[in-house]
Amino acid sequence: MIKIRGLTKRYGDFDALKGIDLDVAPGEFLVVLGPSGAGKSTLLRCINRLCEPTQGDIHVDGQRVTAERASLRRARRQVAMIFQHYNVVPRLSVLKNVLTGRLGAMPSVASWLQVFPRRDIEIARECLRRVELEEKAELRTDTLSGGQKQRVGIARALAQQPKIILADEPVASLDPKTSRTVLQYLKQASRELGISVVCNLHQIEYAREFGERIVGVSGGRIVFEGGPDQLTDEVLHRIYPGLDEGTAKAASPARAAATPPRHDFALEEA
Ligand SMILES: Nc1ncnc2c1ncn2[C@@H]1O[C@H](COP(=O)(O)OP(=O)(O)OP(=O)(O)O)[C@@H](O)[C@H]1O
Repeated sequence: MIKIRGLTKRYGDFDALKGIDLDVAPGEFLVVLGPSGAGKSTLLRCINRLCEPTQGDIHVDGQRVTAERASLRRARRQVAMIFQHYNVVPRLSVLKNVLTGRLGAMPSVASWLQVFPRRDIEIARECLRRVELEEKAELRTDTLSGGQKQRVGIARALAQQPKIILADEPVASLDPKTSRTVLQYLKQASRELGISVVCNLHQIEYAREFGERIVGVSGGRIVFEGGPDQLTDEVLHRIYPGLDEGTAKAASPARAAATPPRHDFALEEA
């Protein structure tokens, strides 16, 4: 579904991404794990060209994504995004926020006038049902909690009927219980609808719990690729250079449940 080859992103003389090769399968839930500044957001933003790669090729659903208008339009229809700070419009209703996910599929006149065809409203309501917020459809979005706003963010992404969802630290602003609920909604939708998800996370525990495959990024390179059960102490040290022994042990599978975290990027506070 996504094929990335030799992706490099340079800011001035700083290489944020250094030759990334990565494949994402249809329907796969891939977690990208790594410390702050590793290049996770840059990687996601290069996939839908919010950020222009310096070098390398990205294919989405078999088509090369380029800066050319038609290519960008096609890619952006297929790729939806979920943001850390939700990016909802506070004064709009929940339903209207979800309907903005339909704008790319609508004729321009209808989208300028914000006149939504009945079919689009049905799609938006169905997406709200998936995140169990249908009864909040008519409320202003600023009356919702953080977790509910992120569920609106998920519904809006689903309303786009994408093949891929890129989620950039979607639970970084939420408490642990809400984070798990939000990730469960996202994973369930991915599974039921066959949508590939690339989800940037800071928390090792969530990566292990939700990732079907995990990619560890450090210093702009992929330093690990494997299943959640392969996330050993040695691998954690590779992803988080300088990680202290106690935290690595706390995050290792056998001890994760029993040992409290010491870094916010390592484990949630229970
Ligand atoms: N527009 C920019 N101009 C210059 N440097 C940038 C720009 N955007 C990102 N960077 C740098 O590129 C590197 C990677 O940033 P990126 O945001 O991708 O990291 P990240 O892994 O997502 O970090 P975090 O988890 O803190 O969001 C960082 O060193 C960052 O300072």
